[in-house]
Amino acid sequence: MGLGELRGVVALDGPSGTGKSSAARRLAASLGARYLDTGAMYRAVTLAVLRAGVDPADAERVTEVARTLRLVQGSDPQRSTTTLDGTDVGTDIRGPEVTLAVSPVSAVPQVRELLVAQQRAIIAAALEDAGGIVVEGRDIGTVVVPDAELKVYLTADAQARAQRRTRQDNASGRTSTVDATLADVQRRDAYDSSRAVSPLRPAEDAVELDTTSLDLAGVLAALVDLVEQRGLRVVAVGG
Ligand SMILES: Nc1ncnc2c1ncn2[C@@H]1O[C@H](COP(=O)(O)OP(=O)(O)OP(=O)(O)O)[C@@H](O)[C@H]1O
Ligand SMILES: Nc1ccn([C@H]2C[C@H](O)[C@@H](COP(=O)(O)O)O2)c(=O)n1
Repeated sequence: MGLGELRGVVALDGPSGTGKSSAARRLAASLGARYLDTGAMYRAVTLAVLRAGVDPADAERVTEVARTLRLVQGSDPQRSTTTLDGTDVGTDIRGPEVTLAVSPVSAVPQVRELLVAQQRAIIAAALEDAGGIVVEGRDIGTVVVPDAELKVYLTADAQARAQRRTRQDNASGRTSTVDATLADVQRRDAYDSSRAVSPLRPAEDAVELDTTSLDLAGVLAALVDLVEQRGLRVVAVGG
């Protein structure tokens, strides 16, 4: 028997490297739902800013870039795509230059306003088409979908997160050390948690899930349990 289908919105928030993307994509795929990676959208704006030669700290010019670009974020969990003006940028947005500059860009209120509106439109279309969507980011439960049917805030020790991210970087040909990655993870956590607009924090009604000692299968099982407890899983007759 399959796992059935998701009805409604699951919001997954948390710091970098806690496993949001991996868990969200798997949960969506296993429940026939859509998947939205909102971090990819902030990364895409950052890439456009860097390509335009704009200083990521110059909020006015960053906003101009964000207003003029054509960003399309897909919602297929099997193949999450990000395009800028029709060109796939899925690999470029994961590079170290973007990772370094994404925090100041994502702290610009006008950028957040534009992207949150686009995210809500994608979510509404997904609910219409598929009935359910798993959305991951930093402010999904607090700002983007405050009435999400299930909100989960993922956490994990900074050291474990840095080890995971270093393994991932090295496997994809980017040489990095755990110490350097730990410093980057901590820098981004501090920036994302302390910004004035939509800081990273758990929603009051979020369930916290510590993934430090769980493997990905364990995280997925815990999420499926929560979906089930909330009655968000619909099993087709005879399925
Ligand atoms: N529970 C886990 N056990 C082991 N490895 C994990 C676990 N969760 C995630 N990973 C690995 O850690 C790396 C980072 O995971 P992922 O990209 O899903 O995190 P994230 O929270 O989305 O990070 P970011 O916010 O920076 O995009 C990936 O290589 C992933 O395979
Ligand atoms: N909803 C979101 C999603 C992401 N961001 C910012 C903060 C992150 O440092 C950056 C990149 O996200 P990642 O790909 O690492 O998940 O984007 C945000 O502010 N709000």
